[in-house]
Amino acid sequence: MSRPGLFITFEGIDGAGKSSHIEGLAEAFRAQGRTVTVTREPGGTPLAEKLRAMVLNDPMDALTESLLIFAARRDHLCQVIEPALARGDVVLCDRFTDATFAYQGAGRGFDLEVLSKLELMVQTGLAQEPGFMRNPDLTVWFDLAPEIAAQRLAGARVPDRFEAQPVEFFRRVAQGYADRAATAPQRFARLDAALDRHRVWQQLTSVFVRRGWLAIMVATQGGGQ
Ligand SMILES: Nc1ncnc2c1ncn2[C@@H]1O[C@H](COP(=O)(O)OP(=O)(O)O)[C@@H](O)[C@H]1O
Ligand SMILES: Cc1cn([C@H]2C[C@H](O)[C@@H](COP(=O)(O)OP(=O)(O)O)O2)c(=O)[nH]c1=O
Repeated sequence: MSRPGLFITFEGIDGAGKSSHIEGLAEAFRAQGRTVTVTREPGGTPLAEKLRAMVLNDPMDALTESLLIFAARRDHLCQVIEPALARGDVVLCDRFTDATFAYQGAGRGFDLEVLSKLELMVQTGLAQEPGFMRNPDLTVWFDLAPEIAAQRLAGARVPDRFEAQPVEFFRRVAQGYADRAATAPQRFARLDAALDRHRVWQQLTSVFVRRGWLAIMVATQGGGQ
């Protein structure tokens, strides 16, 4: 019996804890017989990974940055996301367009109307039905105060161009996510990412159980701090 694909994205400010849970969720889906594609943005294809390296390392103006991110997204949609969804995979994608609205839009102050136009252009013309716009079926939003995220990241890894931004930048990004969630409340599931890893995992799995996408509460993940 073939099942429809599921497109799930993970969002939040840097250090909110997304990466700590995506692979665990992939395992939970695999344990229930689903084929899972785990991917990320910017990136997910050889071309998009080259664009990612530029975006994360080279200073550039906000329009250039947005164009590169959306170019990477188009390649990723065409090469990876759409084929995986057509096969019936569960696609778990670490960040997608909400990040562009939060980082380039709210964080850098770039024009949201231009971003909306790029979003429409890049996310249509992919599937069979004319006018269909690809959007996530669900976006898990790891909501965390920027001060806590900064503490978690301090010393944890070498910061990229965004992670090196001051806490004030992340306050704007966090507000950008909140604004975006308010425009599509049925698509967003907000997690309280300030809780310990085990409780975040419990919140995460219960979102999927409630939707009938995972059959049972899956055993604990992560554990320590
Ligand atoms: N619930 C949590 N409580 C405390 N620390 C956490 C928690 N989740 C993740 N961390 C730690 O915080 C840092 C950032 O987590 P990570 O999953 O890489 O975040 P993101 O992918 O959202 O940037 C890592 O050092 C990780 O071990
Ligand atoms: C997808 C996307 C990411 N970004 C930024 C957010 C992150 O700082 C960075 C990379 O995201 P991420 O892969 O989450 O970084 P890491 O794995 O190191 O936590 O790119 C944007 O600015 N706009 C976007 O549209």
